[in-house]
Amino acid sequence: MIRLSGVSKVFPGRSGDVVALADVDIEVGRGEICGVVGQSGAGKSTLLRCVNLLERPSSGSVEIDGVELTTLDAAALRDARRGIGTVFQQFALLSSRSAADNVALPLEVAGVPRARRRERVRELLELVGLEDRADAHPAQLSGGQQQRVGIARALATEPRVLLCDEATSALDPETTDQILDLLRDLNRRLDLTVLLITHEMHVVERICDRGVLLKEGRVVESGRVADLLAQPRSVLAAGLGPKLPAPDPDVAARIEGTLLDVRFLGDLVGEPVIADLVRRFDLDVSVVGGGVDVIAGTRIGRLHLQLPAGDHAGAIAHLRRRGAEVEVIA
Ligand SMILES: Nc1ncnc2c1ncn2[C@@H]1O[C@H](COP(=O)(O)OP(=O)(O)OP(=O)(O)O)[C@@H](O)[C@H]1O
Repeated sequence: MIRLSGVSKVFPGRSGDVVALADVDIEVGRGEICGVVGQSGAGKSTLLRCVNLLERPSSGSVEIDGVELTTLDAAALRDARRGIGTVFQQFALLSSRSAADNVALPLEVAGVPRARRRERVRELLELVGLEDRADAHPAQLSGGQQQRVGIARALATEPRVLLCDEATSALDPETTDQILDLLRDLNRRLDLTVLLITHEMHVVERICDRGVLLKEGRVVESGRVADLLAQPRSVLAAGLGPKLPAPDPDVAARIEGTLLDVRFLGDLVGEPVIADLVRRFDLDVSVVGGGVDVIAGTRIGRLHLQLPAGDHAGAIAHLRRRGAEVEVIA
């Protein structure tokens, strides 16, 4: 479990103080994956560094599995940090060491005897699907394989908590999904509590139980992803779900009627909402784009609908009454 309460971080600067974090409260339950999203400069990296106290908060408390880190002495903090693994964006592997020796590094630091180390490294490489590349050096591994080594190394000291710093930003989309699925799998198998920072909503969509939106150092939205999806005005939820290409400008210019962006959630996805609209309002409705995703167990449907010229306030109100979110885009 990770609990940040009232965490603030102020960096003194030449032209005044920089408030990187302001009164941040975040709670991630045991075995949950929480994604913190925010634009560049929002305070994500500072937040992650405050969780393992690489950065000491200016105020507030940081609790990991019931232990308040800010009050620990240096030796106790070293011990506590062994219970927190970190996965980095650029993998941070030692190029002179093999995959196995990179994974062994935290065990060497912790004074684990050689024979036990060897056994543990073999288990860890197997856990991330790299048992056959133990002797390869980082330069001989793909980005995805290097990140697997990074994850195995982060898990070497059997942490209960895993921090991921933009762990997939350096990877292509397919490899990103493989690494995200691995993180999800490890989270379930090892009952790991995961806090990750990212600027990609896709990461939240694919693996997160919770989402936090950080803006200028403040939490502006947070909650279970399933709950956020049900909130019509959630900024986080608006970025989740099927991505539709913007309608072709030539097509949009020819349309004399109205173009709608319609989102449906849950059971509504399977209902004949559009057929009902057509019958009730005697409309010629064309579907110009559409898709369905499942996020945090919730089905999300999205359609771009073209309606003929005319006043469609009644039809739009009807869709909204049925629970759809409707935006007029042209
Ligand atoms: N060591 C530091 N000294 C002074 N200011 C800092 C320091 N570290 C971060 N900041 C400032 O704190 C704010 C938050 O930075 P941070 O790196 O946490 O944001 P971020 O969301 O991780 O951004 P990015 O996605 O670009 O990495 C920024 O205004 C940044 O300039």
